Amino acid sequence: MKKLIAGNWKMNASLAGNETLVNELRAGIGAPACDVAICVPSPYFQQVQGLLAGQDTIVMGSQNVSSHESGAYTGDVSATMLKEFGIRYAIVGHSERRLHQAESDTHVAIKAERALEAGITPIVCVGETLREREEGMTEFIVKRQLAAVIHLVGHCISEIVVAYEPVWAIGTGKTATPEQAQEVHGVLRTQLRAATEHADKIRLLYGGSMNAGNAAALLAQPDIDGGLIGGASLKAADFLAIIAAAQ
Ligand SMILES: O=C[C@H](O)COP(=O)(O)O
Repeated sequence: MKKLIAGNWKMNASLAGNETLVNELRAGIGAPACDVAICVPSPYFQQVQGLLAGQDTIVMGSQNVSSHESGAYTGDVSATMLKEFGIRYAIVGHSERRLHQAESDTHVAIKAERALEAGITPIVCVGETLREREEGMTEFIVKRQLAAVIHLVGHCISEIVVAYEPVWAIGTGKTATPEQAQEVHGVLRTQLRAATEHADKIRLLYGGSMNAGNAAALLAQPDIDGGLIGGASLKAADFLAIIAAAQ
């Protein structure tokens, strides 16, 4: 299947920096073999939508979506609002939000459902902490996190993207080995096969210190269908090198 390389800028952006980065990406991207998305902070949706105008090679995603549809939810941004700015993907359940905003598996699943209802593809993040890995809990944790989404969205599960992001590998420079990542991706694929006959079409991304040097080996694994890239998505040359590795 066509791989997906998605950049997650996290809380790193500025009007001037975005313009430079997007223009450099546009100039260097050519005709990639994979799909490409950049998930930007919401205040910059309109700016980045304008910077991406006139091409459809790079699409825009959000880093979150409200679990509510509309109304008195101060600070929330709804899926229908995202849609108005051309958002195609919404990251849900990133470990940084599970940790800092105490998002539960159920909360994450509702967010995935809201995105799907609006025609936005949720990128559902799952992953274990270092302690959970050391305690042999990895499989239990990722399956529990994904099960909540499968349970809520039912047959629409075939429309999601899953990102396996071991928490201990995020922003640390400690990448999971291709074998470690594949092992967990295999577990997730098996779980999805039990839920839908379309499991082999669901893209399973790896995220966690993926960079220009390790991307090719990770992306060569049979169940790694792309990457969710943090730090390396902030420099055009690095992000473009990962995109080039996704053949
Ligand atoms: O969403 C992206 C992941 O958290 C990975 O971040 P990183 O590439 O900086 O480790």
